[in-house]
Amino acid sequence: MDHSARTMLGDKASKSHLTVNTNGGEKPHVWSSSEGGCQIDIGKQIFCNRSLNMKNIIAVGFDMDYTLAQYKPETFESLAYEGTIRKLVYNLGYPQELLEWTFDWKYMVRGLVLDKKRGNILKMDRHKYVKVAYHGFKELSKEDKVGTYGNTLIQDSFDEPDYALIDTLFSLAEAYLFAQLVDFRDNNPGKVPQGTDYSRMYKDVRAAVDLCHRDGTLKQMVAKNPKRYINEDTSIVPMLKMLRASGRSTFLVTNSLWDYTNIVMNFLCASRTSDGGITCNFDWLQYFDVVITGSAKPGFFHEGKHANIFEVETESGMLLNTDNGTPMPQVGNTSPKVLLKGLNKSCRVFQGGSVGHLHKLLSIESSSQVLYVGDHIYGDILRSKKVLGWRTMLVVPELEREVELLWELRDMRKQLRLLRNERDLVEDQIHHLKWALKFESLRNDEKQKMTSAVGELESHRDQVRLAHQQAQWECHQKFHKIWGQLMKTGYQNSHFAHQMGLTMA
Ligand SMILES: Nc1nc2c(ncn2[C@@H]2O[C@H](COP(=O)(O)O)[C@@H](O)[C@H]2O)c(=O)[nH]1
Ligand SMILES: [Mg+2]
Repeated sequence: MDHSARTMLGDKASKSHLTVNTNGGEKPHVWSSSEGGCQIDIGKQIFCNRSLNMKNIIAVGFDMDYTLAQYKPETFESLAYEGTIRKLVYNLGYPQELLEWTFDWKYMVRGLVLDKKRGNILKMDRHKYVKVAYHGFKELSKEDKVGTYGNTLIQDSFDEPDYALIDTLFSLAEAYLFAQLVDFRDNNPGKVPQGTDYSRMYKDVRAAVDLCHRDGTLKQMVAKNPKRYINEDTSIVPMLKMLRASGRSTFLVTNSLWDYTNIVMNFLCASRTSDGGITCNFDWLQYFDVVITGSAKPGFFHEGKHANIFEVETESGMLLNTDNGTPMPQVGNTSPKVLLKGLNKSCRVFQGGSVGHLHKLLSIESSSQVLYVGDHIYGDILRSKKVLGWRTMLVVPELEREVELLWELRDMRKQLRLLRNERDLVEDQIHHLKWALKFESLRNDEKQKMTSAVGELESHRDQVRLAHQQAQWECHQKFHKIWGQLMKTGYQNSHFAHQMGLTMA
């Protein structure tokens, strides 16, 4: 997991170990590098805000896309961007000049919110206070921002249908395209199809992106050359082997269908030939007990959901009916082979179904025995954790760089803390003096002295406040020139960090 789960699971999962002391208590976890010692880059170290006793976990499951398979945004998201533009032009009547547009894959980040009606892109803090707002690519003035999003009696929920949350890495291209179209419409009102307002443009972009995922635009290209679009990660197989060697079951639950899943997993798990080529086979299945494709998460996590589960015939991709996961003979075909074929395999592959089927297939008695690793707060984590009670792990690949930067900027951040403390101290002094002036019986000369001290302190406070704001913004810009730090918005946790926190509480 060169770019993702490694952040959560450790660089060389296979080399990790948990030391247990003689009286049964656990010593701190020690994760060592392959060279021995503890020379692990800061971005790859493990930080924990909630501990999990792995003793109770008997099955560990993974999502595939953007969890085990880390796509390269510069190629994969560009592919989505270009495919979407072609659909806008050729299917939905947008002007040909869109075909000349280019994509800055670093511009958009997760956690942003699109205001579909107004054509704005927002970054909010944990209290849903809008801290950064752009109209297309133009920053809103403070007055416009406060006028639109502040000072409302009833707080906006910033939810669908008027807003869209950019909560998966799959959405970066569509957010960028939305901003481009907003700018384009503002500057060329006559050029977009008649009656196309910002909301309509969002809807068109969404529909076009959706189609790219469904009609093979993206998947055919990835299948032709997975290396161009997916990061190779040689630590996945050792990690899966380690989990299986510990006696745990492993499973995959992905919304991708079997044909694509097989290509991606084969790329990630297959052994390389000496020229770097990949032998295409089904060997990767040996690392899993159950694979569920086309799972339709988050619906999959509804325990009571009645969903047909089909067994996938791996060679042909054919779907076979099952009786809740148990192989069924085809009518007219009494060959016992068909019946037993599925049962004899070490890994069984399915399409559809629901969590109840999975529990049965893995003989799970309590949902707290399952740990699931995914990248999508809503699709993978929220329901599986909150409703079902699975233990969950969220993969946030962006944290690798964020943690590195936090370390590199430690002096700057210390300076920030000092400035903030100074500001708080001065504000405190002002408050005390004002209190004394209002409620204490003072001589005139004392009053005068205090009043002028208040004036001096207030001007000092304003200077410190300005210096603090300036330093804070400079610090944020080191993370991202427009949106700042992923996990923070100003001094507060960002909306995204808050959502992440909810999935861990
Ligand atoms: N039809 C759509 N499919 C989408 C969209 N965004 C992503 N995807 C597909 O979902 C799965 C994710 O798989 P998982 O392993 O993370 O469960 C993958 O096949 C994507 O192509 C979309 O907007 N529309
Ligand atoms: Mg995923």
